[in-house]
Amino acid sequence: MGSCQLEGCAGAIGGPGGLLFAQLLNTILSAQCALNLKNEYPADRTEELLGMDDPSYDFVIVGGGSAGSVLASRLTEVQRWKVLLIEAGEDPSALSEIPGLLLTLQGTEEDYAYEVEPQANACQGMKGKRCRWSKGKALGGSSVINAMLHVYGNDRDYDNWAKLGNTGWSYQDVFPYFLKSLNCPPGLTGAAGEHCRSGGLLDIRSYNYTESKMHQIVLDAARELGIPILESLNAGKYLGYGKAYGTLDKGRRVNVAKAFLAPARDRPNLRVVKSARVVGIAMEGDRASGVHVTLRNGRSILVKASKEVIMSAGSVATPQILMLSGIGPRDHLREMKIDTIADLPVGKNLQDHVIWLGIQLELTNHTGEPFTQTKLLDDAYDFLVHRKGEFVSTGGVDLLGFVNLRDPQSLYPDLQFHHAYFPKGQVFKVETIMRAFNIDEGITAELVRKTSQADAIFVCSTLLKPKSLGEIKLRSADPKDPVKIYANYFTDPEDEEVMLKSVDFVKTFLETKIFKDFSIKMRHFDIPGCSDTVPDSREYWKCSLSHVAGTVFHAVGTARMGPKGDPRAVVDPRLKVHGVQRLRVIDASVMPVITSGNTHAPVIMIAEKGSDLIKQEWLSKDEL
Ligand SMILES: Cc1cc2nc3c(=O)[nH]c(=O)nc-3n(C[C@H](O)[C@H](O)[C@H](O)COP(=O)(O)OP(=O)(O)OC[C@H]3O[C@@H](n4cnc5c(N)ncnc54)[C@H](O)[C@@H]3O)c2cc1C
Repeated sequence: MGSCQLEGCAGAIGGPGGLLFAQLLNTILSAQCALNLKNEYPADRTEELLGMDDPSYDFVIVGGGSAGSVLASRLTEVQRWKVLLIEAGEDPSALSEIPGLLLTLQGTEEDYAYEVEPQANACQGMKGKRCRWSKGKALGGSSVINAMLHVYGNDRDYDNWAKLGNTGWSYQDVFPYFLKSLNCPPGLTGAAGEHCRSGGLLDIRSYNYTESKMHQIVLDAARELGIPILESLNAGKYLGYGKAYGTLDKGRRVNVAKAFLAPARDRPNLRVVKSARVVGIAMEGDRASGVHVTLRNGRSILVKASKEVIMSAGSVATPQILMLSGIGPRDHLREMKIDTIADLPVGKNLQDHVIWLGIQLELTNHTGEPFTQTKLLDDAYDFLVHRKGEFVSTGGVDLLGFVNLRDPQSLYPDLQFHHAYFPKGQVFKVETIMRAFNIDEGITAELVRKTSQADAIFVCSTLLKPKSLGEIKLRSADPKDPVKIYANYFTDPEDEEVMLKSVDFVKTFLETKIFKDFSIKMRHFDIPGCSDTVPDSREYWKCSLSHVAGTVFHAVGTARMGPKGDPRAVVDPRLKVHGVQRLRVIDASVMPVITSGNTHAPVIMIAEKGSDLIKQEWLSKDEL
């Protein structure tokens, strides 16, 4: 393009025509610049912090992710409370604004890209035979890189939390906190009934998916099979197929920092430091009195918290910081040469949803326009200038199915299906998803080859209630050392069996009229490590599962909530660390049992409720 402006370019156009084309280029460039929202987020206060002799705040929040952003916003509603939010990342990038490019964010500086410890029966088709766990490193945390799906889970999930002794966490108790954040458009509040509302800080919208007829074909097939089609996946019926809503608006991602911190940016009682890493909690006896922080210039400081330290660094970093500070399993801390302050099962109870990319369908009839490079550029233009088209969507992930294959009588799901559509020739998209899941070169090459032959739908089965538990351990007492993540996928054989059932379930779709009309069939692809198995045999599917199943990025539970006396619990139902004063954990780590759906909405709910718990306690103390 630039070369057209060079002297001597034969095609250079002058006069009004030239002006028009120059204007077009300018429009595209300014549309791209407008994606950058840096000035909308709270400013970085590192310098101010460095200038203070003895920095002290009422509350210090560690981690400005999905939970931390909500907390900082809600706690600074109390004008007399001074709050410091410490975030290891920077403001979200312009790239993160584009829903359709979400999978290109993995492995960038906005992703911690943790490598999970090797495991013999899982992640065998990943580079280095290791699953990679993405986690957002930015103001807004994982909400900056996630797929934006907004799913509550079901009433039984929370009623079960309450049954485990977590008073105040039944569905009835938590439901108002799901609603509190939401700003749904009028049509959606209608469809979802009382399960969505307008007026909150977090925009929830339809994904406005335009790429293919995939949604319609799959939904029609489900209908033919007698599977309920749900208007809303958050509305009281939890088995069926439907389209989810997402945290996006006007064609752009709504990350939690944009939703909750941007409106609070000018509050005089909110201070945010970025590119700052908390390396430990300062303890005075059994009381948390502040945090040790390494700032962007490498300088280490102590920041005091007169009321509370709140850990919101997510399900991997929160247990790491707790253990580095002497709060964790005594044996493990001894091994790491760390003195134990509170002997608690930190890092245990790790739960994740495992997703399987092995079940794929092939469409011999094209369902959309054939894919060309020009279409990709048209899509980019449509997005930049009109904020519409394929880049506004996420390739179909909003099409969800919730089923129970173990117990057909149950009202609750044990599997969730995510879908992704790949038009013939759309190599970029296949390569991107393979990179995002860390799939190795051999499998990627095979799927690229397949993509050049026909359209495809990935029907990605996701295990909702894993029985296998993982664990997070320290690698060393050095905060810079990444933790060891033992995902332990499929260590309970029942998890594998449930996943395998999804093959036969997906095959029932092949018998529907709509699938036959589109000549849809199962697509076999060769997995180098499974070459000694017969296609479509149980051995092949088991092998596929051990190669191309991995995280859907929902790790939770590493600082489990439970009542006093529960040997598995790290925090109590008010989210306070057992046996430690003035320290709470408020993030995905506290879930006692993983929810039956994507975990983002539940984390926001936990932070909304957590803020109220803090307000209830400290506002009454303040009044004394
Ligand atoms: C790629 C991806 C896709 C996903 N897709 C979906 C989806 O579509 N729908 C859904 O419901 N869920 C999804 N999830 C899960 C969901 O986003 C998470 O469950 C949720 O965001 C977790 O929130 P959190 O507050 O616990 O942690 P995070 O949002 O991860 O926040 C933790 C924050 O702490 C900061 N931090 C960490 N260590 C330190 C330190 N030492 N000092 C200071 N700050 C620190 C981090 O930089 C980060 O900002 C996805 C997650 C990922 C990664």
